[in-house]
Amino acid sequence: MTPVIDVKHLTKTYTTYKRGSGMGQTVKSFFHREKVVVHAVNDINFSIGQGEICGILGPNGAGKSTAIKMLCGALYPTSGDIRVLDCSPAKDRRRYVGKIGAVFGQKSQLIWDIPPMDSFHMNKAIYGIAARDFSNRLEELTELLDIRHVIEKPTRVLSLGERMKCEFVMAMLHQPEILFLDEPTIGLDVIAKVKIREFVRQMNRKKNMTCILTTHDLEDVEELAHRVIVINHGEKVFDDSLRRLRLFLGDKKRVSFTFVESVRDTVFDNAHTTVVERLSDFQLTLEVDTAQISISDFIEDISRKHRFSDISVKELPMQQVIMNIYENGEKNIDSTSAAL
Ligand SMILES: Nc1ncnc2c1ncn2[C@@H]1O[C@H](COP(=O)(O)OP(=O)(O)OP(=O)(O)O)[C@@H](O)[C@H]1O
Repeated sequence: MTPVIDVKHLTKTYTTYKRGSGMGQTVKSFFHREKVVVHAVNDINFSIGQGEICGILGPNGAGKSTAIKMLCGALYPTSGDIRVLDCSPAKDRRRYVGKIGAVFGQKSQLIWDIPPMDSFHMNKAIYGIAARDFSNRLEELTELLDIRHVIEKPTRVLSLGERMKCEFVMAMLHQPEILFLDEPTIGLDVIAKVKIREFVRQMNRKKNMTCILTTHDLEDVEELAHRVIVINHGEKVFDDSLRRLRLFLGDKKRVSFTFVESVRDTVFDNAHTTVVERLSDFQLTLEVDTAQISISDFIEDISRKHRFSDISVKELPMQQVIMNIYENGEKNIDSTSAAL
């Protein structure tokens, strides 16, 4: 796959100065200021192919927003090189902005006091979108996101979900080849999240649009991303498929049972099974190491000993996988992902 994004030794260091509080400290800071250096992104390398959806994950302060801002061209790197669609984002801004779209959950591109429709017209003029293309795309996007009825109302009266959907239209009208999403579903209810994820999936499928997504919502990643890059303390600590990210903790599944009789005194823990949750004397969830026992053998074994009325089998929650990665530190992960 030809890379559309190629990042080499990307580094961003912020330098700020400490200022104490109070009059004395303020006056003192005129003469002497203590320098604070933050290595927000530290020597990161990756490339992303056309049509890929890549999730960037990491704990608070890991450097995700800094990385995405550099990829969008909003921030200059301290060192390293970024090539996106044959452009240097920060240097070739004019050429570059027509090729990309961006939705930042915490920052609006819409103008607060006018309806989104007027902001859309503003983008039509900025990007020089032909009238027919504009109306066709607007029709398609508003239909997909189900927001025809809201685009004429002033932005300030829209709900968060409605506004975010309008942000997507704003970012997509000029048909970008790459879409950058920074926390696009933050604060949204489940229905709006589902709609937005479906929209991104469709744009990716229909238009082969590449998408880079930072999020704290692991469901966004599970639902959308083909690939995951995990950043911690500014460094890349994992870069592979979601499946491999799961394998990091071993090939495990969670099986929840509702038993017909009480299993309060039954011991389920053994070499391949651990009890992870007991909701009642009848309901519990077991974690099964499927590298040691197949899921069908496991269920057969349980059903021979206990009668149950309900069962569900799920993948290991992503939250747990990610927490494990953050806690283990980079060296551990590097060796594990190499071994997978
Ligand atoms: N303009 C700035 N000046 C100084 N330090 C900054 C600036 N912007 C970010 N930082 C610092 O850089 C580090 C990385 O911040 P960044 O916002 O990229 O993290 P993040 O992974 O997006 O975090 P979050 O998930 O909390 O949004 C943090 O320690 C942050 O305090």
